[in-house]
Formats: sequence, C-alpha cells, structure tokens
Amino acid sequence: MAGNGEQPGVNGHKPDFTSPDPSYKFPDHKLRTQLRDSSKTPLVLVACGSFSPITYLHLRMFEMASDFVKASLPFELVGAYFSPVSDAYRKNGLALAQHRIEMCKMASESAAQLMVDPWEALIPEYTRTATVLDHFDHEINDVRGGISTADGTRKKAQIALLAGADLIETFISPGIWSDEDLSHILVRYGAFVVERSDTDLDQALAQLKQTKEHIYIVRQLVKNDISSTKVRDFISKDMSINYLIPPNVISYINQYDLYKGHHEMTSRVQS
Ligand SMILES: Nc1ncnc2c1ncn2[C@@H]1O[C@H](COP(=O)(O)OP(=O)(O)OP(=O)(O)O)[C@@H](O)[C@H]1O
Ligand SMILES: NC(=O)c1ccc[n+]([C@@H]2O[C@H](COP(=O)(O)O)[C@@H](O)[C@H]2O)c1
Repeated sequence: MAGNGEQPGVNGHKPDFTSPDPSYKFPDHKLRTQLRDSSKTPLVLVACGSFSPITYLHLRMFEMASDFVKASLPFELVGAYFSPVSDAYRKNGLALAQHRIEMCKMASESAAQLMVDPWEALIPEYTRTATVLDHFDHEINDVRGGISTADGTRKKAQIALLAGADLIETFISPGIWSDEDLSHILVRYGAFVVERSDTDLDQALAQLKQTKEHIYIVRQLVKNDISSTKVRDFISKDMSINYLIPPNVISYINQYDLYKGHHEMTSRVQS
C-alpha cells in the first residue's frame, strides 16, 4: 500500500467532502490519537456495505482483522468504521439509511474501536467506494493531521477497506468497478478480505495479480455464514433471529416493524 498522504482523489482531483447534512460531524470519539507502538503504521479499517440489518458477522469482521493485523503486520489498528451505503444504492431489502445508521450505532456501542460514519449514507446520490475511502483519508490525514507517536511526531494513517470475499469476487466481474477505482482502492489504500463460504477467492486474486500484494486475506477460524439476506428472510417468515444479531438491534427492528414486508424504504424513524 502506498502511504496515502497529500495525493489527489480518484480521477486526479479531490472531491468536495462537505456533507449535505449540516449536523454531520465526522465521528472520532473512539479514534486512538496516539500510537502505542511508534514503530508501527496507524491503520484505519472501513467496512462499506448495506448492513440491512447489521449482523454479528459484520462485527466479527473487525475482530478477525484486528487479530490478523496484531499477529502478522507492521500496522496498529487505531480506528474502525462502518460506512452504510446510501438509499440511492437501491439494493433489494435495503431499509432506510436512518434505520441502518441507527442499528449500526447500537451494535457498535460496546465495541472499543468501532464507530459508524453516516457521511456516505446521508448523501442522496450513490457514492463510489473509492470516494468513500478518500473521505476517510481526508478526515483523518488532512483535517486531523494523522496520528501522533509517543514523541509527538505525526504519522499518516493507512486507510484500508474491510470486506468479505464476495465483494472481492465482484472486483473481477465486468461493469461493477472501474479499473481506475479498483487501482485507486487497491494501490493507494488496500483491502482486508474476510473469507466467505461459496466464494472463490483464488480465482479473483489470480486476476487481480498486479494489485494482489495490497490484499490481505483474513481467514475465518470459526466459520460463520450469517448474511443480512438470511436474517431478513427469517424475519419475513416470523422465525427467530436471536443470537444472529445483537439484542438491541432486534428490539429496534421490532419497534419499527422492519423487514416484515416490502415497505422498508417507507418506514420512518419516529421523532
Ligand atoms: N458471512 C460473511 N462472511 C464474510 N463476509 C461477510 C459475511 N457477511 C457479510 N460480509 C461482508 O460484510 C460487508 C457488508 O456486506 P453487506 O451489508 O452487503 O452484508 P451481507 O450480509 O452480505 O448483505 P446482503 O445479504 O443484504 O447481501 C461486505 O463486504 C460483505 O462481503
Ligand atoms: N464501484 C463501486 O464503488 C462499487 C461497486 C460495487 C459495490 N460497491 C460497494 O460495496 C458495498 C457492498 O455492496 P453489495 O451489498 O452490493 O455487495 C457497498 O458499500 C457498495 O457501495 C462499490
């Protein structure tokens, strides 16, 4: 991964990262501002996705990546973020962004480093993942000047995408990602990829050979195949979702009657 410093965004220019929501503030309350080991490179992991709803596997992805980093890489994890996709993504089963943001926040409450950044979700148009990572780079490295070492010098944080193997499989499917975005994501940032059943990572990695060195494969030592689709399916069939997603998220889903039919996009949060 290249050090992501004062470089332009994708297409050679930095977009305007201002949020259309005047109340938006970049969440940094759990961002570690000083490295524990100054010889390491600060690392910030960003998981982009629907999170409709968030599951225990989405939470576990960060634990698995964190263990992997501690065991084998010269990075120190200083922050971890969920970035729920905007409603404009229009994926099947997508609950309103305000619900998905809220559920991600509830699920992350007790996690030491996990935060939810609503920036992407609050933009009415779809934002490509390369631009989302540029936004994190801007907030952490340009606005906050990176992360401090014990002697007060600053280090640029390495921003990286955290994703499941199915997402990496889409990297080689025509028409989903532009070559420019892929190289921006993989060369400038890099990706931590959690293996997933029924995905052929080897084939994807073989085709991504020139950028393969920026992809870290995180093995699932305890295999877990929860998906939001399965959770939504269980809810629609009035089956139990206990122990698949956090209890406070289950209460929230019940409170707003989410995923019971085809009205997810219209069920508003009560004020
Ligand atoms: N069981 C799993 N194993 C590995 N990665 C996963 C798993 N479930 C989700 N992910 C990853 O989590 C990220 C967020 O995904 P997303 O919200 O689209 O989850 P999903 O559960 O796959 O959703 P859906 O079922 O609605 O397609 C993606 O990178 C996805 O690959
Ligand atoms: N070209 C792109 O930037 C691109 C393409 C496909 C998916 N994605 C992202 O991947 C994440 C997961 O997407 P799916 O839920 O469709 O697997 C979403 O955050 C989405 O924005 C980005």
